[in-house]
Amino acid sequence: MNDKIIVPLDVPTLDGAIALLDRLPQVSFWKVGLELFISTGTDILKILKERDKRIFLDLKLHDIPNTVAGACRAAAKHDVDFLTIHATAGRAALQAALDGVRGSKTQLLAVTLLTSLDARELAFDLKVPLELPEYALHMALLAEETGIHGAVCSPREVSQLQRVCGDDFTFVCPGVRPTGSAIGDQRRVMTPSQALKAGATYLVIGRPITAASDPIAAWEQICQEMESVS
Ligand SMILES: O=C(O)c1cc(=O)[nH]c(=O)n1[C@@H]1O[C@H](COP(=O)(O)O)[C@@H](O)[C@H]1O
Repeated sequence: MNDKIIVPLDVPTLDGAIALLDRLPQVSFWKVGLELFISTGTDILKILKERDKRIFLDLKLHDIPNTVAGACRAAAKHDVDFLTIHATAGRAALQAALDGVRGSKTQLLAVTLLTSLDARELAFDLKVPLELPEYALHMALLAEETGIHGAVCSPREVSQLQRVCGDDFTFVCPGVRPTGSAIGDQRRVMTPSQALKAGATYLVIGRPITAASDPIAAWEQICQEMESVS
């Protein structure tokens, strides 16, 4: 069983999510994101618990400290393993988020820079004057300094981030595409084995598995490719 792959339940209905769980019993770690959570609420969290699955609740919080703390407290009550907050919420919000999950098993992950963005957008649309890898590193360090447990980053930046943030920091990498699969809206991608070699602790792999004509075969092929790394 490959416990390094987190598969997102990026579907709009509970039935659709359950169909994926039934189809891929090998998957031990699932991500619940905005589409499913906004559409169906917390029911999916109970279902995942009943099936003994690990849960990444990907709400990408980005708000003032007081609001973030309350949201984190509420999420931590569901006993989720990971919860996301944007690093750009700032130091005080990151600290408030930590206060919110204190005493629970929930670990916070700070999103450094969405994997759908590229260097041109960072410079020209977001007007960030730093080079992209330097900006991602800065965001990861801000999170690490405040005591956040890990970061969400592109596999393209993970080796540099890991060198600086150290081994105790968890690195969750979306933007993973097996050779030949459609890149879609992702911009900074690597293959599963490249991402693992670069230092990712976990890989988030969605459409290459969930949108495949045969999701089980797609999962098995990815697992096989990753075995070559260890
Ligand atoms: O926080 C995330 O999980 C996330 C951060 C990021 O920078 N990029 C990113 O793609 N994600 C999530 O990772 C998943 C990637 O899905 P696929 O592109 O289908 O593999 C989606 O559920 C995204 O919401």
